[in-house]
Amino acid sequence: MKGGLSLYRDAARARGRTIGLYGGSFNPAHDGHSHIAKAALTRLGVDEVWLMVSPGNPLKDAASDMAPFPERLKSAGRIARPPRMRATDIEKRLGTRFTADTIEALKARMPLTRFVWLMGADNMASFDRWQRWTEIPHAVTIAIFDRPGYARHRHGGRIARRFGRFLVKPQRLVRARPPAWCFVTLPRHPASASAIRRQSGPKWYAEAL
Ligand SMILES: Nc1ncnc2c1ncn2[C@@H]1O[C@H](COP(=O)(O)OP(=O)(O)OP(=O)(O)O)[C@@H](O)[C@H]1O
Ligand SMILES: O=C(O)c1ccc[n+]([C@@H]2O[C@H](COP(=O)([O-])O)[C@@H](O)[C@H]2O)c1
Repeated sequence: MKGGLSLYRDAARARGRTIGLYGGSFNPAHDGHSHIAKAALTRLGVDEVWLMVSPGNPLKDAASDMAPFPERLKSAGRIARPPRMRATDIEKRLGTRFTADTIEALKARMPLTRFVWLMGADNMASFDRWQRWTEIPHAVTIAIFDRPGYARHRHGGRIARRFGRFLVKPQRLVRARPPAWCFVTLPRHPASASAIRRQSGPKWYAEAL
């Protein structure tokens, strides 16, 4: 089984807890990610946030400016604030790339853990292009965080239309059962990885601390 031993340790650690699963490319990680991870801890009340570095976003071109996985994992590690916020390569160890598969695999291996999927409002806009997207809200609760340029998606997008009746207040999400989702309104953070790459170039990691 892929990543057996470490997964066993992760499962023991997460047992009985609510984990905010914050999937991302982290190419690189930035203050906008910290802002969302902290809000998940304080506004939603999850026990931990896992900055889950994607082996490769299925919607982002593998041949483009995606930095190597170890550099992105290191970058996420630099913004993580343990013990309640940590960077993880668990998706790579599971051998999954599509979120629906990852969540299925995590739930199977960690049946005593609750997972809340965390994402920015930009991903709300493209969520209906994710593989098996309609199954994801039935598998985990979802928190969507406001992001500059995407506030209008609070009331739009296919996820909002299809799952509108399952919208709850952020403070109710961790106790809700799927399907349930919330939109977290918070001061919007302007950081974006593409802006950093535009400034530092695709080899941003060459200058990292
Ligand atoms: N400033 C931000 N405010 C809210 N959500 C954010 C912000 N930055 C990133 N996110 C969210 O964090 C997750 C991971 O994002 P990602 O690592 O792709 O960073 P990004 O800045 O969106 O990257 P890129 O600009 O390359 O698309 C996604 O769900 C994204 O919506
Ligand atoms: O499952 C999919 O089809 C899918 C499509 C696009 C993005 N995702 C996931 O969404 C998360 C955020 O991706 P990104 O690149 O916007 O940081 C990351 O965990 C990706 O694996 C998942």
